[in-house]
Amino acid sequence: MASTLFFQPFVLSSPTPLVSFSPIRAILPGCLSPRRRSVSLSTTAMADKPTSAMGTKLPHVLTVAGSDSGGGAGIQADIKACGAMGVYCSSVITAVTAQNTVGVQGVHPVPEKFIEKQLESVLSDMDVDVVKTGMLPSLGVIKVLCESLKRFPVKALVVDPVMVSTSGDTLSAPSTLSGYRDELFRMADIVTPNLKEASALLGGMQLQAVSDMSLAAKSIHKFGPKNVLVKGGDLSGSTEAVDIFFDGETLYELRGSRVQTRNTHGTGCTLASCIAAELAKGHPMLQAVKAAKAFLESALHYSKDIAMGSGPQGPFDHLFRLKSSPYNVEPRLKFNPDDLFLYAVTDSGMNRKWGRPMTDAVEAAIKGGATIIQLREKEMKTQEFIQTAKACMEVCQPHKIPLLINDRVDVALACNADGVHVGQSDMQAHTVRALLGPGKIIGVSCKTVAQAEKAWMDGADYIGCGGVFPTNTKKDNITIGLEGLKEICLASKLPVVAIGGIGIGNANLVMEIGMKNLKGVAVVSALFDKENVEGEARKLRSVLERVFCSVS
Ligand SMILES: Cc1ncc(COP(=O)(O)OP(=O)(O)O)c(N)n1
Ligand SMILES: Cc1nc(C(=O)O)sc1CCOP(=O)(O)O
Ligand SMILES: [Mg+2]
Repeated sequence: MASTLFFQPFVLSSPTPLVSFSPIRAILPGCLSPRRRSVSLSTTAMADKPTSAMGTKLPHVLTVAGSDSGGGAGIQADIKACGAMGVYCSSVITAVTAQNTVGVQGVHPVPEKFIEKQLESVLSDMDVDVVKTGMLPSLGVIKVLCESLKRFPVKALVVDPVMVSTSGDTLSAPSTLSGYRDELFRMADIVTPNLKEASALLGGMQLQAVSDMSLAAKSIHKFGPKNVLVKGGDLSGSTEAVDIFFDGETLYELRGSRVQTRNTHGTGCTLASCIAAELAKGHPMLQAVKAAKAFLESALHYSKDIAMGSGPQGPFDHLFRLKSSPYNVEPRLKFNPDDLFLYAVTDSGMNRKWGRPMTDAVEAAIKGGATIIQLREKEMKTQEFIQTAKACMEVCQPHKIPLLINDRVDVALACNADGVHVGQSDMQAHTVRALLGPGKIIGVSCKTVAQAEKAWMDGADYIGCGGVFPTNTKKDNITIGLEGLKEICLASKLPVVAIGGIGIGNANLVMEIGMKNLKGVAVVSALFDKENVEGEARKLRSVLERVFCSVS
């Protein structure tokens, strides 16, 4: 139930004179610390460590927001979210609120002069990369913030236009609307309104469908921010969590699974803070938004059964990664694109023909130099598939070779495989991601640029691209040729593995198309329809290494 909150003045007992500060930083260009291109095929990810002459530089987000006594939202959520993303977080407190799982019982605004003083203290001294805003209770606070940002520019500004809490309580004066629209948004790299906030910003526009959200994103973009994310968490009747991202040119529908839980207090603050944290690390905007959504989805999954408080909305656990759970794996840590180099896809029919068990065939492929294994079984019954997959996991693990399961997410879960490969008629990658969590590898088969774009949006780790040449292994497969492969590699933001009719005789032609993100070849018959799997793998690997050394 909405309530009118009492705004109590915050008394400064002994005002100290402001020390005078001078601006010390110029705007830095958005930077991405590139991962070193590794020639080794190790599965361990290397973390870059930026250093300055003074020592190690920590990515740093400053949150300008209100305190939530319940600890689920506001400053408390922001600090926990940034910490979970591995980023330092300082804080300027704009108001102290009394709240819990029932709602907001009181708001105690901090005087504007003291907000200015906090801003000056942090921004003048502490190398802030990104400022993220939450509750800005008055127009005066917005003006103070804009002035401070002009004096102390930062790399990026993330504005979460918090106006009403999820319990329905007002957290900012109506006059802040004009402050957002006319002043703060112009300085923002991204603004992240939910449906109610987007509607308020647009004079009460009705937002009932994804198409309305797209219109709203475009209209809000006209107020001046570089990017807009309209969050559809409150969209009624939707089984998915759909957000609309607009960068001024392209509209993106970002879909995730809707986690059924009451523990959603602080989701908006957390999402904006995670975006800010990813930007502070140097990641590009859309990638930052996607990483933030993936983190939030995992945190909600992990926390869905937590019981705290008697009200309708509980907090969730930002620090789930510190605990033991399928969601606690650092996203992408397990996946190294170099593992796609020699990708062996099994076929038990071929193994039967040559009279060997699957585990022997997998072991031989690995000994010959395969860098990743996919179990592709179209006929096997579920129980036999799980048993085979468990046995193959035991073969792969000592060699640190990832094992993926083709098509069957249930089998992958049952044997705790390293990931899943899905095609265009299989389960969609964003659903697979929701089921497997962020730490597993997901590959998607793509024959078009549009499919490659969707795979990336859906949170896949790589794409399989083919058939490069005609194949007898997959019935009625469409051949895209080397030209088709090149076109998709050029468009794909994900690493690519080529597949279809590839073997010792033509693998060089594939790798020589010279695309940086083409990481290797996937083969079935070139290994498994042969008597000596290990010998064939060794020969194919040496062809690949020869091309790799000549192009890099
Ligand atoms: C690495 C890799 N790329 C493509 C495929 C094909 O997957 P899909 O289109 O789903 O077809 P099936 O393999 O399921 O018949 C793949 N398996 N692996
Ligand atoms: C499983 C599969 N997927 C393909 C695709 O084009 O997506 S081609 C293919 C079969 C690849 O087998 P071989 O190496 O024996 O040609
Ligand atoms: Mg498939």
